[in-house]
Amino acid sequence: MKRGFLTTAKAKRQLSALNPEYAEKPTTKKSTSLPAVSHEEFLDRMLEGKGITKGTSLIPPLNVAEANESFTEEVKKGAAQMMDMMGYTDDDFKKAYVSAPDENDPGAFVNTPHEDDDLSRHVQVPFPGGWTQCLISGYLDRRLKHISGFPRPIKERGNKAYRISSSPGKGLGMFATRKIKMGDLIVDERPMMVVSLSPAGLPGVPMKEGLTPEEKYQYILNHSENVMRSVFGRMSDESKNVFMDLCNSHLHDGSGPTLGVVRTNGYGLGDDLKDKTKETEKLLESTPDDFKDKVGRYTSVYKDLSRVNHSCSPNTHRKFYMTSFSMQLRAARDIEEGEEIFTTYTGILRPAAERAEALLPYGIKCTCRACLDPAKSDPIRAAVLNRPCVSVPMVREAGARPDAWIDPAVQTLAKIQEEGLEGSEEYHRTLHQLYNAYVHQNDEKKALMYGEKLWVANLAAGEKRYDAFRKVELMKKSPQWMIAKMMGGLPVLRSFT
Ligand SMILES: C[S@@+](CC[C@H](N)C(=O)[O-])C[C@H]1O[C@@H](n2cnc3c(N)ncnc32)[C@H](O)[C@@H]1O
Repeated sequence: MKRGFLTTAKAKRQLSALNPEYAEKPTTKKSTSLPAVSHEEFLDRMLEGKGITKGTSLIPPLNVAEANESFTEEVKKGAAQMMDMMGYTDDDFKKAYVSAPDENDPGAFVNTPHEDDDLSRHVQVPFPGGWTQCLISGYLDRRLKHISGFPRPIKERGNKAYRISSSPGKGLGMFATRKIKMGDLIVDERPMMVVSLSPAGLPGVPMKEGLTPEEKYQYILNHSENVMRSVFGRMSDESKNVFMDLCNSHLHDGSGPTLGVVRTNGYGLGDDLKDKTKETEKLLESTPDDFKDKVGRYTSVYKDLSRVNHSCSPNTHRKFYMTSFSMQLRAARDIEEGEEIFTTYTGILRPAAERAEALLPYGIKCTCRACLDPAKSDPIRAAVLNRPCVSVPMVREAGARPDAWIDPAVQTLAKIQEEGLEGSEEYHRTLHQLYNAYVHQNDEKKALMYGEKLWVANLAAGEKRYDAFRKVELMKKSPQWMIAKMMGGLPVLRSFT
């Protein structure tokens, strides 16, 4: 494949629809999950000026670069004395970082390349009532087989919370049949099909010489259709009917009927399922830059989840779990009975014009509030994306509230809620920032208020949850709380991202 071809604007537009999630990567910020540290380690980090929690940077309390060893020793000694006085132990630190059990932990897997690790292996993942038909690499096949009890049971809901019915102007859609609270599971579903996201990752595209870019594009589409067809052919008759009944917004662009359904309905799978083989490395070398993020990745098609329409202010999060081989959809905020349930097909913090471009291949001309009034919405979304970190001031302004330095984070949260961006990562990150900042402020009430929200927001987004978010006795054993207590109001230059 020639490098220039896939980088044309048209090809980019068309191929990015294989999965919009990977067409755009919103700025990735550091994870805010808390590491387990001992108080020794904690103090060492503090003195080195390194972060205590990922995402919480610690600016040296004084100019540590210039601080001499005796200063370091003095602080350590003082801190140890203070900890003794307060009755803090290593055990307290460990307890402060107890997290909710992770039933989705797939366990460690060391990838040793195998001779027979091909890129395209037909695999059926069986589950009660059917199979997922997959075309995956030998590596991923081994990765899945390595998971104990694979596939682990999905979370069944006795009382179904949704129906699929008509959504004016959007075809079918998913609607809440009762009130759904933020964090609640709406559906946990296994895909009908899992296939490679990368056009170059499709097995052996023997490109003919002398074709025009358009002919090459059509050639790849035909080839992809044949590959998808080979996976489709392995489905039960019932699944074939359900699959072919799904929406197809690629009827007139040269995609075949099977590829069209995959391109319209496929949800990209996360980093867990990314191939890490020698073959993928080789493929990366020959793939144009714009498509490198698709190499080794997969897309998945569902009976019900593929009926969820797009919104630029979605009310859900979706996350694929390798252990159960299923995708969970959870409420990102409270959803009322009868309300439509939305996901997003593109980065919701991008400007309206970019979102419109990404939605074109779906035939979507979005008419949401944000798309209709970008002059108002774009600056809010940009401010959320580039939200500030908050720093403890060295000198407090006369008359200022002690927690005035946290206001920028409170304002970001207000913007997120006003614009309906609870489905973005910035929501739980901002809550984490606020939780950390108020813990540092030794403000028990506000820290717990944000901690409780963070607990639920992390549940919704499938992020790790720590007991210290909602248990005051554990929160008070955290390094942030302790350091603020230790410094007793003295200026400690710390910033929270
Ligand atoms: C994955 S399907 C979603 C379910 C689909 N509505 C159906 O009837 O099966 C994606 C297609 O739904 C339609 N769609 C989704 N979100 C939309 C929106 N916000 N506005 C208009 N059409 C939308 C488009 O036709 C798009 O290609």
